[in-house]
Amino acid sequence: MIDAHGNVRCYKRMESATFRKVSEKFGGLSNMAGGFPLSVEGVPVATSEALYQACRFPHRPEIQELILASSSPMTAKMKSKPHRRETRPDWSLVRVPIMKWCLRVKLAQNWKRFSELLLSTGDVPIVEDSRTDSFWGAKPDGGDFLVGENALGRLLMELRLKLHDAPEELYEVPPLPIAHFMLLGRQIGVVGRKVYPPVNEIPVPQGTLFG
Ligand SMILES: Nc1nc(O)c(N)c(N[C@@H]2O[C@H](COP(=O)(O)O)[C@@H](O)[C@H]2O)n1
Repeated sequence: MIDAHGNVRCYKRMESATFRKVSEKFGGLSNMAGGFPLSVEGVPVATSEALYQACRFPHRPEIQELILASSSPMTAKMKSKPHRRETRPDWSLVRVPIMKWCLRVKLAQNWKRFSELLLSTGDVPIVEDSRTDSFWGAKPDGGDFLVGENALGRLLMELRLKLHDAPEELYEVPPLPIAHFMLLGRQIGVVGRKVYPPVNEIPVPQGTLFG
């Protein structure tokens, strides 16, 4: 099934790695999944959903702050809703590259967990199974198929391919070459992997029970 732009795809559910709920086997691929914390320009960001929604409002750091303070990814999406009219004007042009960047940040900063999950999908199509959204996901057709643009699934497949072919090129995430790529008033630069010191090298503050 093809729309005017040739973008609508049709996926056989049984032959795809699908996710709707975050509790499902591939649920971690959803932007709504917890357990993949991020840090951009020193700002902690709980989920890729919060990061994506915050990117709508580079000129409104106070809206970004509200989104980033949300207690859940769905709340982050809901917090952005009343402010949608203030979304950056070029959003329809930049939202896919921004989502791609968010997924790369999620991978770079949660390397083991996210790369293993992504590679565990093998080489079958990755599809966000959505009741409502046939742009980021694909909707059930009432039978064996999911139909939609599946933009999120396609970005995840692209990332999976890159992870196979040149993982080292994914360790760092360059900023997008777009105007006003900002978080809380700071220009977003290169985002690196999170590096945790070995446990026995974590400094113990003096004056604690163990000091
Ligand atoms: N409403 C809703 N519920 C879910 O459970 C979802 N997984 C999604 N999809 C995600 O919403 C994001 C797109 O938001 P915009 O509509 O562009 O503001 C994206 O992360 C989808 O994967 N939505």
